[in-house]
Amino acid sequence: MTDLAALQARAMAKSAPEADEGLIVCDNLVRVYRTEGVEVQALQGLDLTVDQGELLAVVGASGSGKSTLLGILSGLDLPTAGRARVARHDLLAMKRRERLDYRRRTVGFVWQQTGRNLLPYLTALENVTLPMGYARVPRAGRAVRAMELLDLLGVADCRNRRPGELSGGQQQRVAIAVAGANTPQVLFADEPTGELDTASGEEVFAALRRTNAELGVTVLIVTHDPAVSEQVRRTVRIRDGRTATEVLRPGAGGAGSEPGGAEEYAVLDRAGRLQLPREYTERYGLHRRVRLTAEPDHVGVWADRGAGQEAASAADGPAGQDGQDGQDGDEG
Ligand SMILES: Nc1ncnc2c1ncn2[C@@H]1O[C@H](COP(=O)(O)OP(=O)(O)OP(=O)(O)O)[C@@H](O)[C@H]1O
Repeated sequence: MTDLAALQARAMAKSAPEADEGLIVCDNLVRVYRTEGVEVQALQGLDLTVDQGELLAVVGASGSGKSTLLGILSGLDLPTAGRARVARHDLLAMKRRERLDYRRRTVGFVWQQTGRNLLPYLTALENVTLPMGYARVPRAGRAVRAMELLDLLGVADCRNRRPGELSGGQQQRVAIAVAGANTPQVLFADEPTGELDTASGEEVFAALRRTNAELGVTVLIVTHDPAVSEQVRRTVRIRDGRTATEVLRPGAGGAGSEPGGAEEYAVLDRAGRLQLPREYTERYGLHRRVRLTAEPDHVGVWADRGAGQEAASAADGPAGQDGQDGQDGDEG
């Protein structure tokens, strides 16, 4: 094999999907908006992997890129660069027809504004059966499936009412039924409890949980609501258009379960890059480069000696002693 062929083969092997790749994979995702000559980098190399069957929350300050990510994953928007795959669909390469099909069958969405989810002149039942028509579900089975969904989500009694005759929480639960009508693989929810009081928010979150647990739908919720983000097993925090940290709560998950033992993790991308939280880099004076030490069971991350001494004298803290400002990574 020539050198060039060997390089190409290596590049192909690198870009080929791995066997154990998740249901959602974002690799170095970039989205730049250009308006009137001004560029905004909404996503700046975001990495995210979500496994089939997960229920996770995505959090982050306003403007961090959450809605941009959701727009891309739901097939409404196109990234500028990077890689995004959902259920084997390459979101950058999809043609118009595949994109339409993807949006009708593979994914479902629930938006914050209740009015955006439901058609006001249709009843709850009609709203749920409507998308089944787009996906050519046989007419005979539509109403039965819709009733099953409304029943599962606790709004069967609302079937003959129009959205204007429902509370905000009931509207959102009907919206989840609409999103689940064509048995999608993933359901995206953007601030689904944002406009609701605490009790209604809890009911809507319980409905999303049920959709995940009983229908096996992978659920990704963008939220500012701690009642949601602190009750799921995995919360991904986005900062400045990148995945910053993840919090895992092994104890959380089932209805009524106690979330316990929350642990914060840094995200390691597919190229092995690690982004340290800003509070660590500031606390230990980590700038420009760090020294790594391979320990038997972890990797040590140390400030560069020269830079460390400057930081140590500036910080005058215990971590700066002997220029050995350090922090231990938790990679094994
Ligand atoms: N259509 C657009 N044109 C130009 N800039 C945009 C557009 N949409 C979003 N942005 C910018 O991209 C950045 C990320 O916005 P995005 O809406 O994704 O953030 P967010 O985390 O969802 O915020 P919020 O929590 O307030 O909804 C922001 O700086 C925003 O101003």
